Amino acid sequence: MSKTYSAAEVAKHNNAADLWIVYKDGVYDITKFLKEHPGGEEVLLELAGKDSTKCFDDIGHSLEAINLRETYKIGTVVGDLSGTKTDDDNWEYEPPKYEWSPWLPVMIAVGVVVYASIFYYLWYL
Ligand code: HEM
Repeated sequence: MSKTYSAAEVAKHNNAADLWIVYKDGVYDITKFLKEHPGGEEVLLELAGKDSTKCFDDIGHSLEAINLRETYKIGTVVGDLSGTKTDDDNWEYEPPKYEWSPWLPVMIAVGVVVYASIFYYLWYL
């Protein structure tokens, strides 16, 4: 028989070193998977110790991802789940932001100088 946990017990495992999530009534210990998650660590850390059902389904995870998830199942959650629920209406997937490197102007300047030097040597020598 699979092990059962209360929502309060699940909620204690809420950090990168010890990370459980709930999906439907299943409890998943994904501590080891955190760094490997193709969707990044941040989304999982935000849901640590909480219900991830809506987020997981909204992404449209592949069958492979669903099967992988099941390999991390450690039991089921029983009793009052309200402590694990996330505020679904406020949840939104934000793609990672890409910022310009502060070195970009320097790299452009170096590129221009190199290009100008090559042009100068080919033309005048
Ligand atoms: C045990 C739990 C989970 C497993 C095993 C898992 C696994 C995976 C895998 C294998 C992928 C690659 C794409 C695919 O095959 O569908 C993926 C992508 C992703 N996952 Fe998860 N995931 C889990 C939970 C979650 C949760 C709770 C969220 C909540 C937001 C999430 C958000 C994402 C995102 C944003 C991507 C990237 C999608 C993209 O770039 O198109 N994952 N996940």
